[in-house]
Amino acid sequence: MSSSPSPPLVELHDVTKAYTEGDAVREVLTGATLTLRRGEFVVLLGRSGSGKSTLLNLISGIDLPTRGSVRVEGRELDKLSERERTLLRRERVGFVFQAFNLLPTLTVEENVRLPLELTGKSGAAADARVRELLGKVGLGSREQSFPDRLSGGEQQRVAVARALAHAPPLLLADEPTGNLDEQTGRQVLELLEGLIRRDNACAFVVSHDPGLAARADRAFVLEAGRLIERQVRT
Ligand SMILES: Nc1ncnc2c1ncn2[C@@H]1O[C@H](COP(=O)(O)OP(=O)(O)OP(=O)(O)O)[C@@H](O)[C@H]1O
Repeated sequence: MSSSPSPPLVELHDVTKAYTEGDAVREVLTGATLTLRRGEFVVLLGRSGSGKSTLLNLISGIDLPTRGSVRVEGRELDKLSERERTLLRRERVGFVFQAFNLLPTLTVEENVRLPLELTGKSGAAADARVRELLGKVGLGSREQSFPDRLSGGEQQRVAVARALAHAPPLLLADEPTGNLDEQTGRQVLELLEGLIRRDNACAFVVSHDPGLAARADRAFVLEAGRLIERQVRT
């Protein structure tokens, strides 16, 4: 018996997102089409206000499109209940934000463990995963520290470990190096890239840095509401 090929990780088809303010309707995204597959490191560029966060919110099901369809692993988000979308996001997506967003009252180790707890994973395998990831991001000796004792780069490395703790196939990062100096930012991105490649996951990374596109498998830019693919390698 032959099994059918698995669907792409993410498929956006002709997606438009409009916001209404008073009488005015403004289209932030127009006809966006995009396919993401496991194993890819994909960068999204665009000026401030071009709709990058809006696109991430649509991919993760935090928001729904005005027109068009968004599918994650073949499931159309519009057809799911809010509860189903929350569960899908929790289990299949990891997030890294510009502002780190670590929980200040939890230790480094507890922060990284959180996505495992939220998806019902505990015991020796969960312990090993947390330890392994903290080792990989170079913070094995800081397990019991609280986030405010860490540098910005260290906090972002914890955030990367946390985002990947439950081994999500999709990692969404919204300007993950925006608060870091250039060298630290590059280290965090290299780490992130190495980890997603090892897990055969996909990273979709929002950035203001056109230099990052050169490292990516594919790059897109948002311009005047249009999502345009850019050539990254000759
Ligand atoms: N809930 C909302 N209601 C109305 N307008 C919105 C809403 N969310 C976003 N916008 C508008 O949509 C446009 C795109 O916003 P978005 O946050 O997606 O841009 P961005 O590219 O992520 O910007 P930045 O790089 O500054 O974070 C902006 O003009 C913003 O004001």
